[in-house]
Amino acid sequence: MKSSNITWHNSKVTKEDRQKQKNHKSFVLWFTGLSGSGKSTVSVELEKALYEHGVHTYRLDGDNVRHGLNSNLGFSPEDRTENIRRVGEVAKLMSDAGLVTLTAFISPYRQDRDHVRDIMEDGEFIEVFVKCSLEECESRDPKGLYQKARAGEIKGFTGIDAPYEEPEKPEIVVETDKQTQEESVAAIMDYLKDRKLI
Ligand SMILES: Nc1ncnc2c1ncn2[C@@H]1O[C@H](COP(=O)(O)OS(=O)(=O)O)[C@@H](OP(=O)(O)O)[C@H]1O
Ligand SMILES: Nc1ncnc2c1ncn2[C@@H]1O[C@H](COP(=O)(O)OP(=O)(O)O)[C@@H](O)[C@H]1O
Repeated sequence: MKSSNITWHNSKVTKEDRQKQKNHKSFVLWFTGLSGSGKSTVSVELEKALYEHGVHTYRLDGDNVRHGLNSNLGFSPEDRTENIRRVGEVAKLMSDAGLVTLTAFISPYRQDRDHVRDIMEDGEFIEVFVKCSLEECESRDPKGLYQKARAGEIKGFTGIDAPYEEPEKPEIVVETDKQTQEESVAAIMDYLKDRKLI
């Protein structure tokens, strides 16, 4: 419910102050892709590389956030949209706090991802498409969920009987069925260094 009876309070320490203190910009690396594509694997390794580079990070992962903040949400289209809306708002707060946030959610709907892009400041939303064929994701099946979905034990599983809308203009594409996880991490680090974001 929206209320007009609330007032915005500014802090005396600004986002720019926090960025200056940390010695780098803040932004969100938004990983999107099918289940099993490698969002968690690549974002975990990238966070380690960023940490070792002196960058202040935080990682939000679908499985983890769905245990806490979003434990009341399922996988209907409406719940997925709400999941991504909340994560987008949290990522925005983290950006305001001066952090580099890595998010790893399927985020299957283009409109939901674009909404997050819209609420962030220009250039602060970096979409990372973790591209991997459904066949490869299904053969990896790290959690056995594709098998369950094929057996009809899970309904509305992304890629099987629920949609995944590929990004049209992602800032970065990593192809995990063609490149190693080390190559994916190196490609993202290069992208960030080339643009002087880190
Ligand atoms: N129906 C259905 N469809 C897709 N995925 C399912 C489903 N049910 C459970 N899971 C497990 O939940 C993880 C995806 O959660 P997300 O929060 O990333 O999904 S979404 O962005 O809201 O679509 C996903 O994890 P990842 O494999 O890390 O992507 C699955 O482990
Ligand atoms: N090149 C690669 N890049 C990323 N993951 C890979 C690659 N090759 C194999 N894998 C494996 O694929 C699986 C991806 O699972 P995960 O990272 O949980 O994906 P997601 O978070 O997208 O569901 C892991 O078991 C990982 O070891």
